Order: sequence, then C-alpha cells, then structure tokens
Amino acid sequence: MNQQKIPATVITGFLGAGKTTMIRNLLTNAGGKKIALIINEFGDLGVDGEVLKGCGAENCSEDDIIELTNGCICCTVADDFIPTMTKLLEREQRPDHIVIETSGLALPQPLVAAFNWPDIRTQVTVDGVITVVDSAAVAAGRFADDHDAVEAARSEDDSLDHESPIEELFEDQLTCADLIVLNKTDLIDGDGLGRVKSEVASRVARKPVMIEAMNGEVPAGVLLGLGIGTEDDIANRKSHHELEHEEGTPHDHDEFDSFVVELGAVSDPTGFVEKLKDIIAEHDVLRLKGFIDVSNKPMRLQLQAVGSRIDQYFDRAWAAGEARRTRLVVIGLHEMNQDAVRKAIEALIQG
Ligand SMILES: Nc1nc2c(ncn2[C@@H]2O[C@H](COP(=O)(O)OP(=O)(O)OP(=O)(O)O)[C@@H](O)[C@H]2O)c(=O)[nH]1
Repeated sequence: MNQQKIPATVITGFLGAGKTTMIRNLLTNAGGKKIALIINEFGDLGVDGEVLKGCGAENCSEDDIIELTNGCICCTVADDFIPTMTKLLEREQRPDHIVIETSGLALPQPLVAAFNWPDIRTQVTVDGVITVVDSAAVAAGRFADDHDAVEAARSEDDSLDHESPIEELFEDQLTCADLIVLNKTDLIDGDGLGRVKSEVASRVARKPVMIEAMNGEVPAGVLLGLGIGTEDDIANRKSHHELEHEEGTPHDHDEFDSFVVELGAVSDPTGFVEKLKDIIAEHDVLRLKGFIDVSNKPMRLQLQAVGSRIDQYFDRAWAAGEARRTRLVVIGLHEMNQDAVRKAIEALIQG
C-alpha cells in the first residue's frame, strides 16, 4: 500500500474529565482537516455523540461521527472496533485524521494494541494518546487514596479488597499517555495546580508532557500531529491488570454499571437538579448525563454531572416530530443500588 498511514489520536481520561468538551473544541479549530470521530460510550445513551453532532463543525459531518456503544472497547475490539475502522478506511473519501474518544471507564492499552492488527497497522498509526485529567477532582483528593492507611487496614483484615479500581484506572490512563491535559484549571488555585501536577507525575513512571487547560481549550496544532506511533511502544505502558496477569486473563468489567432512566417532562428544572445532587451524593453516582424535557420550553436541556458538580444548558430546540423525553444515563460502581437510584429519580417528577 503506498498511501500514507492515517494518524489516529486516542483521547482518554476518567469520567467527566472533559474529553467531549475538548474534542468539540478541536473540531471547530482543526483548520480544514477532515476528521473522523469514533466514540466509545459506556452505557447506551449516545450523549457524547449527540453533543458532538450538535457542534456543527464543517470538517466533521454527522456521517463522520461513529459511535460504539456495545460496551467496553477493550472487550469489543475484534467485533466492533476493527470492523468499524475497516469500514472507515474503505470509504472513498478517507479522513485526514481519526480521533477516538474512549469511554471514561476504558483502558486505553487494548485499543492502542489493536492498531497492531495486520489490516489496521498498514493503514493507520496512533499519532498519540492524550489523557485528560479533571484537575479539580484530583486536587480534591479523589484519586489520592492514602496507600499507607489502606495497607494498614488490609494487613488487619484479609477480606478487605485493597484494589481501588478507580484509582488503578486513573493510573492506567496516565501510564498510556503521550500528552496529559490537566483540564478544569479554572476550578483550582495555583497551590492546587501544583499539587495536581505532583500527584499526576507520581503516578506515571514515564514522563509525558503535561499541559494545562480550561474547558478543553487546546489548539489543534498541539493535540494533533504528535507523530508518536504509540502502537510500537505499547509494551512499555502496561496497565495494572496486564502487569498482574501477564497471561492476559480477561478482566472483570463488573466493577462499573450504567443504566438509563427515562422520564416525562420536568416542570421545575432547578428543583429537579437540586434534588438530583442529593441522590448523586447519597448513592455515590460517579457520572450522570443526558437531556431533560422541560415543560413548555422549546429547547432541550442538557445535563452533565460529575460527582456533585452539575452543569446544565439548553443545547438545541427539540426538532419537529422528535419525541420529547427526559433521558439520563447514570454511571456508578457495581455496588450502586440501581433500583433505589432509579426510584429516587423517578420520584422527583411525581407529585
Ligand atoms: N469548570 C469546568 N468545567 C468543565 C471543563 N471542562 C469540561 N467541563 C464540564 O465538565 C462536564 C463533563 O465534561 P465532558 O467533556 O462531557 O467530559 P467527558 O470526559 O467527555 O465525560 P465522559 O464522556 O462521561 O467520560 C461538562 O459539564 C463540561 O461542561 C473545565 O475546564 N472547567
């Protein structure tokens, strides 16, 4: 094949770090590059796809946005990701660049490794892995469990699970990075940023470049064109799981669950959101996102919660003939009581 390999940028980062926001920004300042976007969502409500399709960037039409919603990319590489890539590469008009947004709960390593598949390797190369970090969450200590305390507790109680899947996932995503974007710096001060930098640096043995950002505003020239060829270096970026199970035992995805709640119209969105905060806190919901049908409003309200922080804005008018409804995807640890969360949310619009 004498065509040049198409560069593919993998964008990873924990739930709600700001990946979609950064990509939306990228699409609007990519300077005429034709970009194809592959989005791997956790849960079956294509919120990120909807948000990105709504941005109307000329260099990335709706056809160029492909959603993989069949679960974790690392388990569906062969059935889902590879055929999707193959189809994309067979298109008459091939993209100049491919951007892949991984689910906030995915390990990037198996995805990068998939670029070594024979048919893919000859046509595409990983330009770089970009890991987006929620600096505010890290500054608040959400990924900074006290190892000594955990170890002490563990030595006293053999039944205690010492592994924190969230913390490991965070480290695995950092370990794979060529570039780390410390996002949401508007929410922390200089001291906080200093702590975040040392916290992140302490969790990755390699020394990827770190940059700071607000609202994912990073010039396209910084994000695209790293030219790393990360697939050739994947052996140096093993995840915790790969290190523990060099034989490649499939890992357990039961650690996280997601489900969708569908509701009718909401008449008091402010009150609804306030009460949602309580539900999120009470049930340790990690991420909640979706759209709300607000009674008597022509616009659709987009809702984004990361921990207890909730953002909301009217993103577009409901289309003619579109069924108006409230749909929310809820993501939490497997232990989360789905039934209770569902009932509590449903109760918000009854009575
Ligand atoms: N204050 C602040 N909020 C931000 C920033 N970047 C993103 N957000 C908000 O954080 C929320 C989550 O952002 P997303 O871009 O959806 O995050 P994501 O990483 O794509 O989330 P998942 O797809 O669930 O993993 C949204 O409400 C964003 O508006 C930032 O720099 N500062």
